[in-house]
Amino acid sequence: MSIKLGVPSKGRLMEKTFDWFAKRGITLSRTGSDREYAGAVEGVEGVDLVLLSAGEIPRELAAGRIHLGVTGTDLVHEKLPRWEQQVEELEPMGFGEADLILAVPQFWIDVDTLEDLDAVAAAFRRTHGHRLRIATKYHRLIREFLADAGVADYQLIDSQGATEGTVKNETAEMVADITSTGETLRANHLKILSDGLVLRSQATLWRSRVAKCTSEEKSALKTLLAKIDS
Ligand SMILES: Nc1ncnc2c1ncn2[C@@H]1O[C@H](COP(=O)(O)OP(=O)(O)OP(=O)(O)O)[C@@H](O)[C@H]1O
Ligand SMILES: O=P(O)(O)OC[C@H]1O[C@H](OP(=O)(O)OP(=O)(O)O)[C@H](O)[C@@H]1O
Repeated sequence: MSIKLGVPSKGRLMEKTFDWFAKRGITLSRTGSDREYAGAVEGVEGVDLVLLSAGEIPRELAAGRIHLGVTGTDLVHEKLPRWEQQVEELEPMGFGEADLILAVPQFWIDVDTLEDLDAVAAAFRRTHGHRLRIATKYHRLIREFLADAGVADYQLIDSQGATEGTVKNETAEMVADITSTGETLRANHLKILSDGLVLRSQATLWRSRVAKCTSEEKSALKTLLAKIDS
């Protein structure tokens, strides 16, 4: 049997993950047709490549179905309760850097901080008869952050993509999403609350704390990690 290394199967993280491993003498590649999710590892024995959605890698690590995985800090913190008990952070990889933030419409000129938001949220509920809606896919992280900040009069609206568009579409009053260059926020007339940074994220190599290893697999894992460290 082999060690299973889970990496994002597409998108912005896949190529950079391949480059990161290549710099460390390990060649990861997709094999088969463009559409086939099969991969190969060269440069170290006894390691299988598993191509997965970035969002599913935390769950696969926590279930012990993969030994190592590459995905963003945001996705691990969001998807795994008490993540430290389930996975170990091995190496921040220096790409996929993005901030999870809270943003409100630019025309809310009196709202710059969480304290302002708290006041507006209470007034919003009185005026509209329902709670202010925040569109996000980061439900756990946003609930925790707002509870710590003492903001309670809101509801989360699930948005799995194009989140910044929900304000214009009037399905939410504000958003909690990842930003990198800030272009998407600007284009959608949104501004970040001055104390609205929830989490700084980047692509990271994680090790499962629960995946079982035979002695052969343990030695493959050791060789792989030594190669990465050198
Ligand atoms: N604009 C961005 N710049 C840099 N990193 C980003 C950006 N947007 C998202 N990311 C990061 O990329 C990772 C994957 O993002 P996302 O959840 O959008 O998955 P995806 O690329 O759509 O793939 P999948 O839908 O298959 O999971 C996350 O860790 C996220 O923080
Ligand atoms: O700050 P920026 O550089 O503009 O990047 C931020 C955007 O990137 C991500 O979206 P993605 O491209 O993954 O599309 P999605 O909204 O459909 O998930 C994120 O959800 C933001 O919308």
